[in-house]
Amino acid sequence: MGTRVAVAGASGYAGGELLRLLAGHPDLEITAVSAGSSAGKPITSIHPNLVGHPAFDGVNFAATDAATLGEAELIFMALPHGESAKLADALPQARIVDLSADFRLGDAETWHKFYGADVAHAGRWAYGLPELPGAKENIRQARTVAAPGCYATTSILALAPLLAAGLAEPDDIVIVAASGTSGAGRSLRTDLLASEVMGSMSAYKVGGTHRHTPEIEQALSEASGLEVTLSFTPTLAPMPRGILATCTAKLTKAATASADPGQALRDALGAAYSTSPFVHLLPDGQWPATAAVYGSNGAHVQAAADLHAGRAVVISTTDNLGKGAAGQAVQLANLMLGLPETAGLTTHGVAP
Ligand SMILES: NC(=O)C1=CN([C@@H]2O[C@H](COP(=O)(O)OP(=O)(O)OC[C@H]3O[C@@H](n4cnc5c(N)ncnc54)[C@H](OP(=O)(O)O)[C@@H]3O)[C@@H](O)[C@H]2O)C=CC1
Ligand SMILES: CC(=O)N[C@@H](CCC(=O)OP(=O)(O)O)C(=O)O
Repeated sequence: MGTRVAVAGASGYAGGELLRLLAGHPDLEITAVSAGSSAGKPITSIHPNLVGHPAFDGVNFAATDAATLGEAELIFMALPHGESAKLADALPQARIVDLSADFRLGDAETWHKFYGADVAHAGRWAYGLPELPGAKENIRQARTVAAPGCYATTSILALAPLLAAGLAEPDDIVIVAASGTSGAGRSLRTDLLASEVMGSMSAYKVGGTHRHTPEIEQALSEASGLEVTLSFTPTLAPMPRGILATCTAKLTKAATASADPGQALRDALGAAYSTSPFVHLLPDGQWPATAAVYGSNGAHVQAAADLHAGRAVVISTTDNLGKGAAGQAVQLANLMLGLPETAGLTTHGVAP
């Protein structure tokens, strides 16, 4: 018998990926699987990839309420923004890993600017990016943890080591990131129809309006002790999964003065992730590609110095449903429960 866990929002993309990972986890036992409008439907009718497991075969999604979920020792919430905060109020004792944005931002004014003036600010939980300095200890001790957004995870992993090492200017950072369509959730939207998305890349939330902008700024500022401001632009790519973030930042004087600025950037990334089981600096000259982390909890990073423009260029990639969502949530649960950090997870993507 493993530790009893529940998944709320299990009929969605992130929740479905959580079920897939939990089905193969050696130390966790799935005891409740809940949905919203899909409650009462067979789990495998929405996730046919999960056929062949006793927790799913012939089992229907339960309704999402505290009574159903409260039996679990740890609850994963893969619910839309706003719904997590409501449910968490009804589960004051439970260990929770929340995949929504409800508990990520500390500043109420910033919250209202990006999530709406009339959307209550629920407050802040431990921020669940274990690779940030000091984060693992906070996560291990926390009852409730907020898993970061997918773009946020991918971008923060690329930039935090450069800022901490004094190689990048904190007020001159530009991020342009492409995401696969599952990042938008399993919703019926006309802009996500196959015929709208296939064969086309498009930008959205342009002009600093995407809600991950303040999340990335908050995490990078706290990790570096500097006041970070940046420009973030998301784009949608015609693929089901994956994020590729292109992050550039003005090189500091210290960086340009070093004998080999490109190597200095690589050294900072290499040192930051030398013991990480999931975040990998690629060999020199090799550049991240979404396919290499597909289906995994891995993140790949690589950097170069563009001395002509005086900028650091860091590329990073994750699977938005892996290290960007469900994989990271399992990694967080492992830490909170005192299990090996890597239990039930792989860093190796499905290829080709
Ligand atoms: N997709 C991604 O790459 C990432 C997602 N996240 C976050 O994870 C969370 C889930 O995202 P995702 O899986 O993409 O979203 P989906 O839209 O695919 O799934 C949402 C889930 O929430 C359920 N749900 C919706 N409304 C309610 C409600 N009122 N009460 C109870 N359950 C409800 C849905 O049930 P039903 O369909 O049965 O109504 C479904 O199970 C979101 O907060 C998202 O921001 C974070 C990182 C990455
Ligand atoms: C492609 C796409 O639409 N992606 C989502 C990001 C999903 C995610 O990680 O973010 P949250 O948990 O903060 O919602 C978006 O841009 O809203």
